[in-house]
Amino acid sequence: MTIDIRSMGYVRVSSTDLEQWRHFATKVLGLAEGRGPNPEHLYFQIDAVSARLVVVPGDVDQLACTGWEVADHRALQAAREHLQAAGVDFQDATAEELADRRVQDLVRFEDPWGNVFELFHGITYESHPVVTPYGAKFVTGDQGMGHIVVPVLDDVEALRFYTEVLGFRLRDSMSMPGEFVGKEPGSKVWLRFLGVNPRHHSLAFLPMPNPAKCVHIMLEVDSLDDVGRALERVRKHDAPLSSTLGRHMNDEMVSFYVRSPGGFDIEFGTDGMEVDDARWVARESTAVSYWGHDFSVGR
Ligand SMILES: Cc1ccc(O)c(O)c1CC[C@@H]1C(=O)CC[C@]2(C)C(=O)CC[C@@H]12
Ligand SMILES: [Fe+2]
Repeated sequence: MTIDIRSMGYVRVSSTDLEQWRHFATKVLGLAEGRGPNPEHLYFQIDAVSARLVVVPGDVDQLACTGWEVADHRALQAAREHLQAAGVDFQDATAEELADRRVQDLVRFEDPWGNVFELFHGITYESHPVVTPYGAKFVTGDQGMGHIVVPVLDDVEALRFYTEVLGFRLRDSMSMPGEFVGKEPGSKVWLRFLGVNPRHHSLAFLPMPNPAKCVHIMLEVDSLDDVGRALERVRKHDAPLSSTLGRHMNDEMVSFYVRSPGGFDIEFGTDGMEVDDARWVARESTAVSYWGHDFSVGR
């Protein structure tokens, strides 16, 4: 028995400059700006869900938390019992917190490295179809909002925590030289890719500290042309490109990476693989990508 997370539902970001985020989210990424209860917050839509990305004013530019969807109130109650049994402290939300996320109920907790997770049910959908600024259609539904890569400090404990406590399933692993994350030369560390639905990975972790509390968030569109158009907007607005276009080996996603005002990257991709848990077996990838993904452009 573990927690039955169905998808990544939302992301909240703390920002010292909301106008910069508004510009980046609408003009570069092409997200639709929506409305919400707090006039000081920015709410962005990529589909009928009322608020997938919420940016809130703060003293720092970093990820605030991610929201993970469970089926209903009974699944959330089961999650509370499971967290308690696993010795993970959690809090319930205030009415104001629920209203800002447009969810019926949630619990909040931290992983062992201070990454903030919220488990929720009952997010609201808008009755009108979303119209994004450049007409891109984002791939969501059963696959959720996209994926996130979070920083951890211990790849062994992270695999245990996310699979045994949170119920993520291992889909792929990739080793990296320890030097890359400041460990002894000759050692290796593991990047793990975990899923909860047909999206190849919804959560991955990199064993390296990160002041933005996030390595990247991936958003997927349904056509390569929309990735190409987004890349042109990155150039037009001089947004910092972190990696060139490429196709990943593990999920076969064609994507590029751009630095967001949050200090972490947004991976903007298309053509990601869907997997079936009944048939999928975890793999080990021997390369980041089949082609492209030159991260040296961002260093
Ligand atoms: C390897 C990989 C497979 C699928 C993905 O969606 C994906 O984002 C990645 C890349 C993960 C990772 C990263 O995000 C930060 C910079 C990293 C550590 C590299 O320099 C190589 C792999 C990269
Ligand atoms: Fe990614």
